[in-house]
Amino acid sequence: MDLGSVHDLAQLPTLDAKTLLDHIKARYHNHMIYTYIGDILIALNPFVHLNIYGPDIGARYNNLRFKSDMPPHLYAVSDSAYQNLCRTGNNQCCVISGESGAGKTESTKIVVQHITQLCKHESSALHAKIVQVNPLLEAFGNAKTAINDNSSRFGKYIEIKFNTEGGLLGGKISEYLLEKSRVVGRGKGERNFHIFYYMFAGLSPEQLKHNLLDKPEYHRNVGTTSGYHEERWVSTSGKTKHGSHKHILFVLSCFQDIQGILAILAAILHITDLEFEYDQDSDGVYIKDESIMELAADMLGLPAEELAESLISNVTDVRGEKMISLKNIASANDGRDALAKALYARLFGWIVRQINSLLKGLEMPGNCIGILDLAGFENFEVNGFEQLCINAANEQLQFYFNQNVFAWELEEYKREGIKAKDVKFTDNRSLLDLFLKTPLGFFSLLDEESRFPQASDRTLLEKLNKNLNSSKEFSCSSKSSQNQSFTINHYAGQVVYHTPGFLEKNRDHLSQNLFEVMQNSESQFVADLFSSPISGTGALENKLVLSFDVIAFKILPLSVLRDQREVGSNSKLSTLTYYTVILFPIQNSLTELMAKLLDAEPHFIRCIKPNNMKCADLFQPELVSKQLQYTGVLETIKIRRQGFATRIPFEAFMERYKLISYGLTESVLPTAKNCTNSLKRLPSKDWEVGKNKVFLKYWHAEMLNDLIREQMVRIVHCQRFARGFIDRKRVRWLRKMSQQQTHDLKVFSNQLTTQGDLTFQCVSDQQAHDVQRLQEKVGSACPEVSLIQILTSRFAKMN
Ligand SMILES: Nc1ncnc2c1ncn2[C@@H]1O[C@H](COP(=O)(O)OP(=O)(O)OP(=O)(O)O)[C@@H](O)[C@H]1O
Repeated sequence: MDLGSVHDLAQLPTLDAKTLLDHIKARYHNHMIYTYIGDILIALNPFVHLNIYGPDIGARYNNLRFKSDMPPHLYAVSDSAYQNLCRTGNNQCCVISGESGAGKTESTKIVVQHITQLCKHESSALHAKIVQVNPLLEAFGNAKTAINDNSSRFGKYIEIKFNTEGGLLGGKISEYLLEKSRVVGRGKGERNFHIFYYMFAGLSPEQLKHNLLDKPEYHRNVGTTSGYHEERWVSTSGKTKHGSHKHILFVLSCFQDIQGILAILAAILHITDLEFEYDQDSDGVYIKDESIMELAADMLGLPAEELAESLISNVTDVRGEKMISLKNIASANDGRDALAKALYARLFGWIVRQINSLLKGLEMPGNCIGILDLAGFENFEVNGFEQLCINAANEQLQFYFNQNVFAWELEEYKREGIKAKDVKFTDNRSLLDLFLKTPLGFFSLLDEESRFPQASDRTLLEKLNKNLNSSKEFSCSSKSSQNQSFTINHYAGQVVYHTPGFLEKNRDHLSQNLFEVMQNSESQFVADLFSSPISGTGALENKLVLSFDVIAFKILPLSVLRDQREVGSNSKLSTLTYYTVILFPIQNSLTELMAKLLDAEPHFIRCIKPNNMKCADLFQPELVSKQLQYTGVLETIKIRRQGFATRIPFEAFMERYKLISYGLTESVLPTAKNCTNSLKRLPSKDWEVGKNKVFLKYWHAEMLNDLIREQMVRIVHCQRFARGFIDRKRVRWLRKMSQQQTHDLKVFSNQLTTQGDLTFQCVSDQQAHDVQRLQEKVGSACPEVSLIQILTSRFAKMN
């Protein structure tokens, strides 16, 4: 077998890590970046545009009979999801995973585009909108990191809704875990969110002036100190992508409030430029450059003194009385950063909300195809709270994959009495426990420590070390006070996290007085943003005027209760998120996301990065091998060969496939015996029938669908034959009738000749009477009365 010629690695005759790698490498160098492992698609990032996309190629994958009819592709996965949705009426989800830079976001775009093509029965503005909103989301949610120039700094779940005929109804985007801390600082060589640079590159000098902005280098968070030189991004992003900046700004202007958006973005830059100095007189702090603060206040529609007050002092409510205390430099910096982060997060939430109202479409019952694109696993030189959140989310996703592909499958075999070899896989449940267990999991401990005003990152590390050091996945590298770090052995590798900043980022709350100042802004846009509650997952909800206390302390527990109820009502969900006390957006987000995924049939796409240099045609075997190993590719091949990817209850099987062995109207009981009768028609016999379900290999679904198609063709053929038979019978009768008529006419004509001679000879009453009788006689034999009438009238004329 030629290296790389096999499209489905589950069909390889020899199975070991080296053979696997050799095949993937050979395929990659032949520009075959997609490969199947049974029903799972492996996608290698080509880092170059390949000529394998576009509507024409997409059309060749539409309504595929067998996946093997075409080379592996993302299009085949989206087609399979769409076909499944139309056939079964069940929700579908495409789960796209892989480490940062592996190609998840690009794959997501390709899948979304193809799905909108698949259902494009008539041209609809909605199709275009679903595809077009993506650059806007990327402008606000993506940024350059050390690994990826266009890294998603948030997770998104795109739901595309269809009616029962497969027609497009609408779309919805859910956002998770936006890395809002990026607006106040980031690692070496990294950038702020793209939108800030687009603003400088796309706005005219007058527009910049209107927003009180000058040159990017004057701003701490986009200028030279943010890790790159201005010239570089103006020359690369500014010139090559200038068109796209204009496009983004144009799309934004469709929201009618572009000035409101620009004002908030400008205000964030001004706020993060603020610096505080110690004030000996008051033992508090003062703002170093008041003019910057005035610019920010102006942009936000606030009185400058009020903003200044709330930035340098705290107001607390003690038994109904307001107590004012002065901040120190650290707490003033924290408050400033919290304000900038809150502004950006709420603006991002608002953009997503606007996009959703744009995509809402028709409010009709229907089913969804969801596409999940979370920020991928990260391991930088310095890893902080953001990497921990992203990696914990990826840990949850890996667990979901393991549960789907291995654990639930093996459990079910046992329950149903199916003989299948036990496949060993690397279970990351203990890591999920480490993060999410209560009360002694990582996030619970972090939550607890965040509540103590005197706690510090050092006390947090002590707490973590004391409670988690029994776990083999956790270790505290050093007890020295210099080294504030700990290590976690993730499924995808060991990551060292540095604790400085953990507590503050986790607390992440805006002080009451800053919050109230924002709510009372003269800018309706700003006031509205701060009057909308934040959901348990951290997303901006629809506007509802509530006080700070209600938002912070009442809404969250309610959403917690809802989540707990959902957890209780879904046994699968409870095995994935069996941690009941949920307080933080990350846990809420994961719970909500898992609930969505569990409500759908999954299609897995595993993205793999071939090299760390972002180069085309460069395959680094160790890097790929590591990814194949930690994603469990070898084990997946084994279980796909030995196991049964599709498990259908008897009722559903009979409902779907009854036609194969029974008639359309025949009532058939959903028993093991009746299901077996239908399955016997399959060309391959490696299926199993359990106590309540049939167990099929992934290729059986295609075979069954093929049998159904054949049966349908037969039915149509029979119908055509029956219709032909009836039509032929009718034609024969008509022909016979016509022959009879011709004969009668002939007789009539002969008689007419005789009668005509008679008529000419003697025209008497008696003879006329004879003609009349003749007419009557012929008329009853021949329906062609009109002919008789003509003859009669001619006859009469002759008389
Ligand atoms: N199918 C593809 N064709 C061409 N280039 C691609 C493809 N997939 C990915 N790339 C290139 O790789 C880069 C990184 O891909 P992408 O942003 O999709 O990674 P990601 O897995 O979403 O990363 P992150 O988790 O950081 O968001 C893209 O900007 C693009 O240059």
